[in-house]
Amino acid sequence: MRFVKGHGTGNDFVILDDPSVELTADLVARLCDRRFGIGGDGVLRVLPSTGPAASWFMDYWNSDGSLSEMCGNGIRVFARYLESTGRVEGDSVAIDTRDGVKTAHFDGDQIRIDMGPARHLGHSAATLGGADYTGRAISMGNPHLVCSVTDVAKLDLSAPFDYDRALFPHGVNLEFCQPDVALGEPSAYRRMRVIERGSGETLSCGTGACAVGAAALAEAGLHTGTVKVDVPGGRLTITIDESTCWLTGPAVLTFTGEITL
Ligand SMILES: N[C@@H](CCC[C@H](N)C(=O)O)C(=O)O
Repeated sequence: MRFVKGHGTGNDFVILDDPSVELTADLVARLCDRRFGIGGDGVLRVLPSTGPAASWFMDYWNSDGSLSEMCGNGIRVFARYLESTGRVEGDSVAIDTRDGVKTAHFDGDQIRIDMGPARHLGHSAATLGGADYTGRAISMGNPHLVCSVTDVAKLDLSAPFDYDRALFPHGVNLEFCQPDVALGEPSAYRRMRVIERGSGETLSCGTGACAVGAAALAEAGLHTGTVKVDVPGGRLTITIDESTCWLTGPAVLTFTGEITL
């Protein structure tokens, strides 16, 4: 099976471009295994869209073989792959996802995605390694809980964690963030680390950064604005306007290969 590898701020994906490959949870987990497979936080399979508003469907899988509605870093990498294979005309492309059609806009090494609005679902709580955290539940099509802490670097994200299973019956992506006051305006910069549903700790999560941006603005009593979110793998920029949430960041294709199954 031929594949391409790519990443967005260190959140890495195996890209498959053969619709005849029968993907199963087991195969995805094998491909994503960093020792016995190719390695990745997830798989992006390129499929034709069945709807009228986009030509391509991003079939996203987490590294454990589970599906998600949306992946913000993945869709930029997917857009970069479509561009690299000559499937983009002009400077934007519409991409179908399980959360509906999103548009990617190309701007040099950055790709800007219209992610749709962040939906605030109220407050909730989580535990990590026996400590309690409270946060804001936010949907970006997929579920997030954003908890503010004083120092993200001190957290052990490999510790056991739990969350409100009634509010998040299908699991949750758990973001921890702190205002980066050293950089200036407290509502404008956040440092973030994440435990992703279905992938564990990753170097970045695009939908998670959108949720962090929305939470930072809400905490400051703002409805619109821009928040820079620094993740272990780089920087994402979140802009929330009256109608939508924009996610901007890099997307890089790193290598191609062939794997024998
Ligand atoms: N890394 C992604 C999010 C991938 C899906 C997530 N793990 C979930 O299950 O919802 C991103 O960049 O948004």
